[in-house]
Amino acid sequence: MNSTLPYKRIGVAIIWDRVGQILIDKRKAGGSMGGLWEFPGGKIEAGETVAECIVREIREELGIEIRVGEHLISIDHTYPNFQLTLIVHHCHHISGTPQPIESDEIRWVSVSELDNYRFPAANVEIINAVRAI
Ligand SMILES: Nc1nc2c([nH]c(=O)n2[C@H]2C[C@H](O)[C@@H](COP(=O)(O)OP(=O)(O)OP(=O)(O)O)O2)c(=O)[nH]1
Ligand SMILES: [Mg+2]
Repeated sequence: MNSTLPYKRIGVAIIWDRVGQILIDKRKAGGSMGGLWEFPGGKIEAGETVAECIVREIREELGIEIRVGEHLISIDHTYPNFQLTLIVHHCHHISGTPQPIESDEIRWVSVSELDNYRFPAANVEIINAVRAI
């Protein structure tokens, strides 16, 4: 890790529906990594567990309830201006229709369709891990 760059820990959700599709969202145009697709999630706040963070972020970003399940993978990645750890959990949709509250668009996609979307560089290993399950 490069100690001169800002560092954040991000809780990330692979949200599965009943037919085996995953929820992805398109980051807002104009913002950082604008227009790229991601798995929903966000910064882990002080005093919060990863699971608490994921539940909170998914309520804030999508307005739905989920159950946080097994840990999938954690990725350390250095971008030009910051570094992060993405802590990724399988999650299960419980209730509510997802809304693009903090993104430009959301979609339910099958694992094989992930290839059709552009994700940030840190996501390569996450997508490989999802494909491998
Ligand atoms: N939620 C999520 N974030 C990701 C993924 N891949 C990836 O590089 N990231 C990065 C983008 C952001 O820098 C950070 C997520 O933090 P956040 O959701 O709290 O913050 P944000 O997008 O508002 O970003 P910022 O204001 O801190 O720049 O992790 C991913 O698949 N999902
Ligand atoms: Mg976020």
